[in-house]
Amino acid sequence: MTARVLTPETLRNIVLVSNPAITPDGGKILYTVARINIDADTYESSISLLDVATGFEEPLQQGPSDSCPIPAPNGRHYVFIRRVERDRKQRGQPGLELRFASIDRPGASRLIARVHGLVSVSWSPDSLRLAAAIPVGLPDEDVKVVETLPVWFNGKGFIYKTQVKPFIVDVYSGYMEEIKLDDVKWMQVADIAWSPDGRKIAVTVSRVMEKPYLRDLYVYYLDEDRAELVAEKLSGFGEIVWSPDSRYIAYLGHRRERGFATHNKILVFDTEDRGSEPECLTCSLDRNAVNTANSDVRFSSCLKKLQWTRKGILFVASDHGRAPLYSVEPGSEPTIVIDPGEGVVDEFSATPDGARIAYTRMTATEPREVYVSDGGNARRLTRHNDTWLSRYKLSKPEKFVFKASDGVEVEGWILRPPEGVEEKGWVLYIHGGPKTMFGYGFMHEFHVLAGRGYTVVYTNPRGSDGYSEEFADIRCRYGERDYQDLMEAVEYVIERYRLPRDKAAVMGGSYGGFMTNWIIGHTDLFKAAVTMRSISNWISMYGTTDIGWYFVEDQICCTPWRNFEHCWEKSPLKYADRVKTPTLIIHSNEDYRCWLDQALQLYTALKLHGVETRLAIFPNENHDLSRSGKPKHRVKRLQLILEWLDEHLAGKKEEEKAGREAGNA
Ligand SMILES: CSCC[C@H](NC=O)C(=O)N[C@@H](CO)C(=O)O
Repeated sequence: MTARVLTPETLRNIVLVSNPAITPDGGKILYTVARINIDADTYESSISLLDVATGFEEPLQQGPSDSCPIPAPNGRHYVFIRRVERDRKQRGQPGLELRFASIDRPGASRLIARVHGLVSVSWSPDSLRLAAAIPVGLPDEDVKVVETLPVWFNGKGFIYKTQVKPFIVDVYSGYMEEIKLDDVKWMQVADIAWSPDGRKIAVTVSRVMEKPYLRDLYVYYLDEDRAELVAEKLSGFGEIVWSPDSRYIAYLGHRRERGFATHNKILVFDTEDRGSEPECLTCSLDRNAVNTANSDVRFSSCLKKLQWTRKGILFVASDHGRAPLYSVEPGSEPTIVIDPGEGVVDEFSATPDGARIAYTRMTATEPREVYVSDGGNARRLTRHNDTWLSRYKLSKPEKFVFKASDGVEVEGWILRPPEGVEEKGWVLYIHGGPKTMFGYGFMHEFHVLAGRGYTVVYTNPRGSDGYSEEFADIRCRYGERDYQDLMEAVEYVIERYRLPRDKAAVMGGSYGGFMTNWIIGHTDLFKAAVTMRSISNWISMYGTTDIGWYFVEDQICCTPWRNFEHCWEKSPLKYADRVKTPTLIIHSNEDYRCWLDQALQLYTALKLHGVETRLAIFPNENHDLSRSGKPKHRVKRLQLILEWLDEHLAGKKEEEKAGREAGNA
């Protein structure tokens, strides 16, 4: 009997739990429950209310597109987002509704604003108003007449007329007023936070169109209707939280000490001592103070990545494939407050006194569930995925560590096919970023590959997150130490796990797609490759994508006018005439992070050089196809990958050919 294993279609079983928002008294948790409906080709999401003491749960909003509950400080009300379908005639009308509701009245809600998007919201301490960062401005309906940068943005489309502005929204009347920041003509607000004393609103904002990675920190004083600049030219995530005494602001980001390879840190600014240097609370940790574990089973969340409770500032950091929750206070060192074991704390929220924390945790074999922790005592509260998981065979990855040729330790994992599944070969899977990590995030795709008989090997080569800043820094040197680490990992696993040298494939997405393209131009070891949302040419990447012009300059250290030769040296396309590996190219036609031209150039080059190649273009999808694409497209993508591996590693094509020939004879 064949084992019940994960397949492309088992995406439908996964319950996507997100946004665990705890009420200020710690008694209840509001969270989003989403399901993947493959037949209707949609994600259906609703909001649930969990009683922490009893574990009882009741629906608050039935959906089908409700998410992101954010409780008010009074503990009675909350706001949430409802996505509304718009038909062709309604094009241009806002697709999101910001709604206001009472926790004790399931179902009832009041519309307070129709918006095209919502970047951040923060309650006023009296629970009467919200500070909100809202995108405004739409592209032209027909001909696009553009004068700004970027033209488009992945997942958002044409944004050349869109700015993200700060507003105050009255939750009872829906009255909205823009907060005026001095001298800011063009702005993209990254985050907004209302101070606990109610008198100030902090805003982080990009205001240089050509350098949108520069963020300035403003404080707006409500009584005086005046904004003051606190800090300039910061980078990174840009999230902000106030100290409980409303004097300090903790900023999540950095000052580009290592360009975009720099870890996000917690920098604390004193709003009463302007010009003073911020205190860095996580520099000694030398870890990125955000969770960058890869997973393909997440659903959108509106929770902040930082929270300043009376016990300290809470944040998650990436560490060796895990993501523990830490706490830190000015003048002290970070300590772990929730150790997820072989797992990741994905999102969290805490009571203002810091006594109780709600969070989601996932592991490599369990999608997210909601947990609660009271001073070190952690309990799991939901079991949405238990029943279906118990009916399938999932193998557990084994971790390995090897010493690279320069003596540095590199980590990886190997996921074998579940017991009873015939082994057909193996795959080296490379993550994107490069500053993200593999580890203990749930990857449905990996279990699907293993379920089909392919062992999955995944590692964190140089450039990855979860280690020191130096480890993550491969600027100007793409395709060098990172490539060596990967190829040394390959030799290591072939020897240690006796993996067949002649049955290996390589695959990856984004930076992982770049590296896949690079690898097939530098070795013929692999029998097949699958390159997804990939980068093949840094020169065209520079000017066609949402972040291209500054990402390429920072990471590859060239522009089309400076070090042009280096841009080409580092482009996999340069080596396309050497490729022999049969390659499947998967790309989305609205991938504005790595535009479709990257796939087309590679495809044309491989075709013209006689390489067996297949190009799959997914319509109306973006860079996040494998993580949040339309369910039917996600299934199709996985099927295409399995077919390609079956043809090239498991000899399916030869078998079919032989069968046809036998039939003809
Ligand atoms: C100019 S795109 C560079 C690659 C891209 N980096 C940032 O967006 C990337 O690798 N993205 C990763 C991580 O989000 C991916 O998996 O898509």
